[in-house]
Amino acid sequence: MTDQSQSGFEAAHAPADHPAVPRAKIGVLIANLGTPDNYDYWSMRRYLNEFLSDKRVIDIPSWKWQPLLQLIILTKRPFSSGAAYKSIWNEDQGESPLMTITKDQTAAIAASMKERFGDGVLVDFCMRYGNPSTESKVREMVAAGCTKLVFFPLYPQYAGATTATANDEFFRALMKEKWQPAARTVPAYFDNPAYIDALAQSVETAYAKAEKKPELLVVSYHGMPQRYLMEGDPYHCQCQKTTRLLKERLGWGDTQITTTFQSVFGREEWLRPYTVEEVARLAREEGRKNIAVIAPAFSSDCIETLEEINEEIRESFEEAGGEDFLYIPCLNDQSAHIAVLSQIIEDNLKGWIA
Ligand SMILES: C=CC1=C(C)c2cc3[nH]c(cc4nc(cc5[nH]c(cc1n2)c(C)c5CCC(=O)O)C(CCC(=O)O)=C4C)c(C)c3C=C
Ligand SMILES: [Fe+2]
Ligand SMILES: [Fe+2]
Repeated sequence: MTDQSQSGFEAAHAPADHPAVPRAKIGVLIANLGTPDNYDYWSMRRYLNEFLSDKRVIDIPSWKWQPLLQLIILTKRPFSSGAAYKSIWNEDQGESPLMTITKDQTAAIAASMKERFGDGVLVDFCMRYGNPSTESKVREMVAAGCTKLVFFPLYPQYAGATTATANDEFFRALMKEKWQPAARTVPAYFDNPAYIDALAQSVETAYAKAEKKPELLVVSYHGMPQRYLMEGDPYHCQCQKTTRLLKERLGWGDTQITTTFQSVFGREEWLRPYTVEEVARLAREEGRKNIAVIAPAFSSDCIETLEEINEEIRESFEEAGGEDFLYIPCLNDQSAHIAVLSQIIEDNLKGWIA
């Protein structure tokens, strides 16, 4: 149970005008990337502006980058990205799939934490860009009495452009708190055997259901500029290791699985091979007719999987002569995934709760 003496507040000894002190709790704040509020031009522009102005994402000096971003990219990209979001939008709930799935994951993790620890642990989510903001959720948790916070960026592989910038925003939010809670951040979990096992199970299930067994599994990760790797970002290595562990868990050889990188943005050289080119090459040069694609860097399906992989990359394969393209969904709120994430949280609560 949580330590109730943490606050030092003793109601029986407090003067009548003492501000109310809520019962001490522990907060678990799950963080995802963020997503636009809608797919119209201004919603898209606001979201992309915040995202692409982040120096952890685009590290070009502002004097060079901002004129290009404001005058060229943000006049065009909100239209093309908005159309892509429209094609996958969850119209029933009026939000993007990333938002719906993050809410579902949070609700499932909250239920699992309640089973393990009762009411002493609050679980919620925030976004790095857009809504709900990290600052607003840290404020809410502190106001609800959280004297200890576990912050969990939902990225299996560490990248400066994802994990580190989420943590930066969390620390900035903590800077604004009068009574700052104790804080922990959860590290990347790409080599957690239960995560690898959940990925492997999703491959096995998809293969068992497929009409024709795929000849090759393409493991497609979100890309980043190659320069970031040369400057010390471990993302590329953690992606390569994820594929190796998955291959070993499946008991496969090198000919059954391959690693690629998607979502190239801008003119710089990104991590290679590019998924969109590689699937076309596989069909055209190797005569592959039948492939599966999985995207382990995404903890939930989003524009990059539902639109880019399952529409653009599928088309690239089919136009090059490929026939069967099986997209294997992200782990989303599957029970094996929720069990992995809940166990990671429990491990990061050690010493704070019994
Ligand atoms: C999974 C890890 C991710 C890394 C690494 C990453 C790096 C990165 N991304 C961009 C530019 C864009 N990414 C966009 C969407 C997007 N990116 C991730 C994850 C990673 N990005 C997710 C989960 C999403 C989807 C959000 C959603 O709402 O579904 C976009 C916006 C979409 C678009 O206009 O195409 C851009 C732009 C860069 C430059 C970068 C590396 C430095
Ligand atoms: Fe991205
Ligand atoms: Fe993309």
